[in-house]
Amino acid sequence: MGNLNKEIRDGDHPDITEERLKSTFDTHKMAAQIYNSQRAADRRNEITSAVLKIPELQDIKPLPFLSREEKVEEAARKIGILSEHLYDLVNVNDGAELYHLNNVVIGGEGNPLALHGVMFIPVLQAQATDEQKKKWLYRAMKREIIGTYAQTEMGHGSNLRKLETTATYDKATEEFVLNSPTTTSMKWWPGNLGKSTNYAVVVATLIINEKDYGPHSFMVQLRDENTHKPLPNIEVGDIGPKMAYNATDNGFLKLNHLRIPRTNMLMKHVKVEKDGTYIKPPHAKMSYSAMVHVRAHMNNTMAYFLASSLTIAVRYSSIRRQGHINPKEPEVKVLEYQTQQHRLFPHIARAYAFSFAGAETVRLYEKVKKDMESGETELMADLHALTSGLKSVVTYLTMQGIEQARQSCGGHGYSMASYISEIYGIAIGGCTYEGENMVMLLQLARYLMKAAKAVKEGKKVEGLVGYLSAPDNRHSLIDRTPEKSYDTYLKTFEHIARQQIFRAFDKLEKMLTSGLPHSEAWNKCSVELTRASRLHTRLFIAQAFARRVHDVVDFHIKEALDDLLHLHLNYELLDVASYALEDGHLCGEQMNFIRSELYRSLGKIRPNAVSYVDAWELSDMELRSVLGRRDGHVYENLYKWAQNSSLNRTDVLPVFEKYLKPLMMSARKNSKL
Ligand SMILES: CCCCC/C=C\C/C=C\C/C=C\C=C\C(=O)SCCNC(=O)CCNC(=O)[C@H](O)C(C)(C)COP(=O)(O)OP(=O)(O)OC[C@H]1O[C@@H](n2cnc3c(N)ncnc32)[C@H](O)[C@@H]1OP(=O)(O)O
Ligand SMILES: Cc1cc2nc3c(=O)[nH]c(=O)nc-3n(C[C@H](O)[C@H](O)[C@H](O)COP(=O)(O)OP(=O)(O)OC[C@H]3O[C@@H](n4cnc5c(N)ncnc54)[C@H](O)[C@@H]3O)c2cc1C
Repeated sequence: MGNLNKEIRDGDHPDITEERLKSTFDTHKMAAQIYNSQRAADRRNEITSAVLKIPELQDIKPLPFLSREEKVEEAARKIGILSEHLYDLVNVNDGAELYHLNNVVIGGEGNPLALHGVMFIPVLQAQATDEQKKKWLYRAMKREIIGTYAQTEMGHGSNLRKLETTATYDKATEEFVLNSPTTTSMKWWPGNLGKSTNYAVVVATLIINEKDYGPHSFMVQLRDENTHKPLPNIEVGDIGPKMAYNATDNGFLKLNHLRIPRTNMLMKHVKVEKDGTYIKPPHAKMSYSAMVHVRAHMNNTMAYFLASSLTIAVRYSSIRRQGHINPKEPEVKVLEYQTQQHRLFPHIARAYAFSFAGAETVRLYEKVKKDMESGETELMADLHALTSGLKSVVTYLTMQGIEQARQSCGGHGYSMASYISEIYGIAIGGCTYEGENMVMLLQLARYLMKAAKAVKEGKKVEGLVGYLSAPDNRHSLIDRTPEKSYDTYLKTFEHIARQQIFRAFDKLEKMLTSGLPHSEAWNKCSVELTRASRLHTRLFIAQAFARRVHDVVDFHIKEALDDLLHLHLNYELLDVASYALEDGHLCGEQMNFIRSELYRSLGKIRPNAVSYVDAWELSDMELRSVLGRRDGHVYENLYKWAQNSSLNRTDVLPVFEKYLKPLMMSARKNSKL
């Protein structure tokens, strides 16, 4: 049968092997839960093994030692080699396999095809007519052309209706004239726009006969397909270094009265006829599909970033010994400290929770995508609400978790050798891209307020907001019933979300009744509204976690997930408990119970801690972390890693002769005077 933890190897650090031997579950079976099937988990490992056999696909040196230009070049070099091996390595129609291949070979810092795969192809799939697909999509899929999604401008990202780039229809020539009239109208941020791409779907405000029809998508060729030089009337370049994600050339784009054929507007759902007649889409926001696509998948990417940093931190904490719990015994692994466990374990539970919530979201997304193909749009609002809330909550909590992982590694966590700071920099971009978090929470709040209104009017609401119509207990039953089901916790989360949604609703209604215009009242209630959105979303995450545990058949996996869920529910509830204490739904005695359950959970998780992170099956190649090495041999490799520093090429740097020596000489001379 072998070891339950599949990462055990001879020669590993004994402290980490000791952890793995304690595993109560098969880590590869757990991977099947995380990646949604045993087959998907197997494929990940097969892909990793195949990549390890191709020497040209290995990092030329640790990425933190590369300059920005070298990072861009290195990612492009690997993309080139990958194209030769692509069909042998992965099923190119499987997004999860492609994503994994990218993570192993290139990592999260980006590559020239990042936006091509994440947004350019999806936007063409969703919004191009069959004829347009023949012209661009199939070439894009074969990588004959490389594209991006150019929407955000220097002056506007959140408020799409105020995009300044115009696409004015010229009936006489049957062309659109694309123009960036001001500095602020320049496209600013689109990934890979700077240097890599030769095409872009540009989002611009459509003008026909001087009437503004709002944002629409247009295919624009940016560069010559052979020379890669920008075409006439186009200024394009890189926006400069960022906090992280620096292998990607996020770019700017200025369009100077550029003429494109009418047929370059993506017209699957919306049309502009030759004579300028505008034909509306079945749903006004269908053109936002590429954003929804990314938002729907972001839970899983965030879960992955969070799990990566926790894998690093937990493995390191199992070999790092410092201080004593019992002064008579040797120094302990820092993982023994309750503070360290409290710092890390709840985030492990969140990574699992985000992955499970992510799987449900992707399922809904796939359904809505299919519906949209036939013009059916009924579930679009539900999906928009769900993805808006999740994108905001999950990115924010991921940011918190990664930072805790970094701090839990002490000084070495701050070194790029941990790689956590890079993961952090990449992940927190998610709080901003695909809709700034507050803006998206307020989108969900619109949906919640509509549901609250319906309930107040005596109507029954269903689906994601069904709990607003369901009966509520005045007092939480946590610790009040002999039965230990998670339902009592979930009902308490429901109560908290419901109370906050109605609190925000009542406040808004009061202001509206007092005569305040809707937009002003909305702004004055917006902090309460975002709180409602967060609580609703955190309820969904907890429910998704419970649903998954409920469905698991394997006894040991179920038991291990059950322990994580128990920790999750107690930790999350403590985090939001003030809402339930305010109205007496929870009392002090119940808070004590929840706290003691949380501490008990930490102890229960402790023996499996390394196995919970190992179950993500993140190879050394993809983690790129000295602290997170699978074998636990951190210290000697930290020393080796530092040898890569270019500052170590010579014993004495030129700055010594140039600046330090004169400084010290002059100081010595002065002290002799
Ligand atoms: C596949 C793997 C992915 C992994 C990713 C991993 C790594 C990625 C790495 C790097 C990043 C990559 C890419 C990043 C790309 C970008 O950032 S692209 C730019 C993204 N920009 C935004 O997200 C802008 C945010 N703003 C908006 O979306 C809109 O402006 C906003 C929705 C805020 C408002 O739109 P507007 O047209 O002004 O709406 P109204 O106020 O008129 O009406 C709102 C009503 O419309 C409904 N609605 C809005 N959007 C949708 C939608 N998508 N679907 C359905 N319905 C929608 C909304 O609910 C309102 O309805 P009610 O009136 O309340 O009924
Ligand atoms: C790493 C990265 C990659 C990106 N990639 C792309 C890409 O490929 N293509 C692309 O087109 N764009 C891309 N973007 C741009 C990104 O989508 C936008 O930056 C994002 O949508 C936020 O818009 P903004 O910059 O206008 O923020 P702003 O809206 O200016 O936000 C500033 C502040 O104003 C607040 N605010 C704004 N509006 C409201 C409101 N109505 N109510 C309350 N508060 C409000 C926000 O909450 C925030 O606190 C990328 C950005 C990053 C960081």
